[in-house]
Amino acid sequence: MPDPATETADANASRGADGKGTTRVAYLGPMGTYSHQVAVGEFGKGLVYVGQGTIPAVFDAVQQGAAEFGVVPFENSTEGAVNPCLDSFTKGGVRIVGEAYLQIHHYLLLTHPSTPPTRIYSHPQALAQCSTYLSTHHPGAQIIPVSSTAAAAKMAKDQGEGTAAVASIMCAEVYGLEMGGREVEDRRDNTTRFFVIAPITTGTTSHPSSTPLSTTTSASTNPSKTLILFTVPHALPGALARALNALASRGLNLSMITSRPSGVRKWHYWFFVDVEADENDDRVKEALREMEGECEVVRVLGSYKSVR
Ligand SMILES: O=C(O)C(=O)C[C@]1(C(=O)O)C=C[C@@H](O)C=C1
Repeated sequence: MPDPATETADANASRGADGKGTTRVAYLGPMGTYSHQVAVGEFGKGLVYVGQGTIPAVFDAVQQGAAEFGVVPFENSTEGAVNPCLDSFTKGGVRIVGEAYLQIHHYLLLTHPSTPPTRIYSHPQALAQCSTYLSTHHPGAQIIPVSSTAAAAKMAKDQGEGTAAVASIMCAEVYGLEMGGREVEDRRDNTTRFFVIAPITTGTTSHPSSTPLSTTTSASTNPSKTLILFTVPHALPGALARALNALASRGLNLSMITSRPSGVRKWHYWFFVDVEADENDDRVKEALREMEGECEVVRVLGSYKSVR
């Protein structure tokens, strides 16, 4: 049976009778997604977990006050950026207050163990993380991307014989599916990095995590990281180098850089950089002031304790 800590509610879950309300955590649903498991690992029991249909809907729930926190997948060690998450961050309205890592082991879950699947459902990131396994073991099956791994498990269960899902082991139990393949990810070290988000307006700087899922050390003693989002005028030679040099010249180390098309015009990008320092560090403040002179837009998405 599912753990009660994983109990879900819809996005309109009402506030508690004490006037303050029960803390609500939005995640990509339904029950049993990796996002759900990270949310429960981060926040524990006694909260209301509100499953959303898409990653942008998790951002909307947090921004519009339907949840106090959200948990979103940002990047995967095998497949890279989770683009709907990056795109949602560019729209603003939320702040990063924590990070978490989950080693992802996928399972091929079947409705009828003796019937080879002709249709295999999963989230596009999960399908990509298992692409070698799928093309080797099920070359003739139709591979169908859906909104989440748990939605795939539910679909397979509903559709019956000939269907399968790539999903977590938890989904086998929650949706009553049989094991067709264990740890079918292409890389054993397959890991997804998640962010905990909160509305900008709360001024929240940390989340009430008791035991971070991904580490045995206390997050509160770990160094901070800051995720910065910016665009540069690409027509000017060296604009990106100058923006990054504002950080490098102050001895600030970058642990990640990635980009997304901005949608403003062709070949114009948002850049995301993780800086190994807190936004209240004087060097970060000075670097941001210098970047404002070099960048079209520069925004801090949040500072959070590094748990890697
Ligand atoms: O569908 C899920 O279970 C999710 O939580 C989404 C998601 C993703 O978007 O990356 C999260 C972790 C895994 O990398 C695969 C899928």
